[in-house]
Amino acid sequence: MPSFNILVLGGDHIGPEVVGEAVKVLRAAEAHPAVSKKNVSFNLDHDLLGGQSIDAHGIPLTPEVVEKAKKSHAVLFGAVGGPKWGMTGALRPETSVLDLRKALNCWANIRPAKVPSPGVAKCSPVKESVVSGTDFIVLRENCGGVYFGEKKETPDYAHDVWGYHRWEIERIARMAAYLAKKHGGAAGPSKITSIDKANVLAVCRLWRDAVAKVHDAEFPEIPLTNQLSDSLALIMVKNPRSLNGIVLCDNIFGDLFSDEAAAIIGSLGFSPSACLAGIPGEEKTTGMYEPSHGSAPDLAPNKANPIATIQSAAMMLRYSCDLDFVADAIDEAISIALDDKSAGGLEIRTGDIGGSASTTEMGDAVVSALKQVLNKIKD
Ligand SMILES: NC(=O)c1ccc[n+]([C@@H]2O[C@H](COP(=O)([O-])OP(=O)(O)OC[C@H]3O[C@@H](n4cnc5c(N)ncnc54)[C@H](O)[C@@H]3O)[C@@H](O)[C@H]2O)c1
Ligand SMILES: CC(C)[C@H](C(=O)O)[C@@H](O)C(=O)O
Ligand SMILES: [Mg+2]
Repeated sequence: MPSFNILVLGGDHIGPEVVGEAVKVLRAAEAHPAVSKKNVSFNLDHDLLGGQSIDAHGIPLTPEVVEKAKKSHAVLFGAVGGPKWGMTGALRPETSVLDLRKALNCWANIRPAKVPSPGVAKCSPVKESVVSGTDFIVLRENCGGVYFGEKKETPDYAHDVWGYHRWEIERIARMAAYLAKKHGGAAGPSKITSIDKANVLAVCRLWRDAVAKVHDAEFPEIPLTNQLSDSLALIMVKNPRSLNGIVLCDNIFGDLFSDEAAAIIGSLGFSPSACLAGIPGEEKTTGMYEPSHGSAPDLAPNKANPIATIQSAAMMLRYSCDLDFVADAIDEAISIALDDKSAGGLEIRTGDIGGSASTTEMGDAVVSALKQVLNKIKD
């Protein structure tokens, strides 16, 4: 009987709200006969992270949460941070995210950029004709680079060392190759665009060299191009479709370009992510699944878009639970929930994409569409 232990960490502000909707969708899937007849069950354990953990335990991430996470099949996480705790003091909610990624050795962060339903392409700030058909993945190195380099902080001088070992770059390049093959499907592997600032930074010259060597030796059939980070910022807005495939980034570039990609597809509320410790199928360690967005403390309660977190839960089913058919059903349900009524959709949209639906109404719409989708499954 496939039973999955999932640690649910809502976090702060909109975190628990959006995670609550993802849990609602998981529970609806679990209860549906198409899934329950396969005896799938999710054992959910809830705990605190970030500001909530500071308030309860005095630290943003407790050793107990780390231990629970390591023993789980997956962690479903919302977002942390907010003005109550600040982001410059010694105790910062945000360190919990980095420390948990590191503790789980989740070195690959997969952040897809795709409009989740044809009806919402018009919600993008970019012209619909430019954004339609955009389908790339920002693959972000997640446990190294400037985030984790040696740090010095004094009142008048500070630095964060941006360093990489060749092996750290090689393993993320291999993940890019894995994703390029998956993304391209029967048509053959999609291209990889590797991002650096090799014209200025030594760390980026190593990045470019390590990616090229592992490419030439192990997957020369996959098209690979290098793109400087500044011109990538331009291309992503002007012609995002031209990036379709895998956009391979180090940690800081991946942080920046995943937010830019989210804006282009219409909202941070459409940008899910999976943080993995190995190539899916080859290694089974705890994955961490989280929207790319933050805790959005500027939003009133029940106004956030939960789609990115629901999509992250679908990625969890795909990568940590081998439940691709349920993940596919959730993705289709999201598309139906968002799509125009004239196209057969439910046309439920939150404020970030020009609608007025609440977080819970958006989640309810996905649940209702999911039932329709799962009802169609025979066998
Ligand atoms: N993974 C994380 O926990 C994470 C990620 C990013 C930022 N943060 C933290 O979140 C706090 C706020 O940061 P920020 O404002 O720079 O980034 P943010 O991602 O929280 O918000 C940026 C903008 O996008 C909007 N937004 C974000 N998610 C949304 C959603 N699901 N639905 C609708 N609108 C959404 C917000 O209202 C805001 O206008 C900070 O403390 C930051 O450190 C945490
Ligand atoms: C909160 C912060 C530590 C985090 C990051 O920079 O990785 C966030 O911005 C993200 O993109 O997940
Ligand atoms: Mg970010």
